[in-house]
Amino acid sequence: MRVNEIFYSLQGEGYFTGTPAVFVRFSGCNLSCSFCDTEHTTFTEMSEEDIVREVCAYPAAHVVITGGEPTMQLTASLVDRLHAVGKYVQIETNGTYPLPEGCRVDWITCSPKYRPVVLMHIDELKVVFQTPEQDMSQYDGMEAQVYSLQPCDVNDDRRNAVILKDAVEYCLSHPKWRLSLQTHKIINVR
Ligand SMILES: C[S@@+](CC[C@H](N)C(=O)[O-])C[C@H]1O[C@@H](n2cnc3c(N)ncnc32)[C@H](O)[C@@H]1O
Ligand SMILES: Nc1nc2[nH]cc(C(=O)O)c2c(=O)[nH]1
Ligand code: SF4
Ligand SMILES: [Mg+2]
Repeated sequence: MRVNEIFYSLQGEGYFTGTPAVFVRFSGCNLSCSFCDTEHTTFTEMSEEDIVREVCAYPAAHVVITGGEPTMQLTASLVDRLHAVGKYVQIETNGTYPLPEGCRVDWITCSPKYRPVVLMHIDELKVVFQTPEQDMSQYDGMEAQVYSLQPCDVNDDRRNAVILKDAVEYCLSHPKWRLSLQTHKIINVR
């Protein structure tokens, strides 16, 4: 498997914000979002056993599989191996690929982009909020337990402040949505 990085931090985003977690970032993506905040092209080849061994070097039970787009490489057997050592597996995905047959991820966070979502079931819908003009009605038919609105980080403090204010206003007037801050950037951890 092509692994960009494995690191230990706090889940910075969404429903599990603040939870200590081991991040497995797979390399490569089928999309190239203009705002993407992640370098995911470099990689080390690792076996499933290598990945589980490195994950187990950290004390947390929570594992976040991300990327890049992790569904391009994820296997049911990697998830089974993580479960076998007692881990809880969350995935961060753009939703454009199905999960592999028989893959029993514990929590699916889907952050749709400019391509249709093909997943039949998700736990959390995490929308990147850029402007009040964006079409939010496209998510009306998507069922989830949690609806998270995440202000887009555009690396311009004044613009970020406007996006944040607009996102807060959107949540207040559409209370199905809750604000998801990228808290790792605020507290300066990975
Ligand atoms: C780097 S992506 C990797 C997983 C997957 N490819 C996806 O897009 O969901 C991880 C999360 O970061 C979010 N994200 C990426 N760039 C962002 C930015 N500039 N501001 C806010 N969220 C961002 C994505 O929407 C996604 O929820
Ligand atoms: N701390 C921290 N939390 C995160 N939650 C999702 C992330 C991601 O890049 O998928 C991420 C990340 O890169 N760092
Ligand atoms: S889908 Fe995710 S990883 Fe891929 S470019 Fe977009 S934000 Fe980045
Ligand atoms: Mg990130």
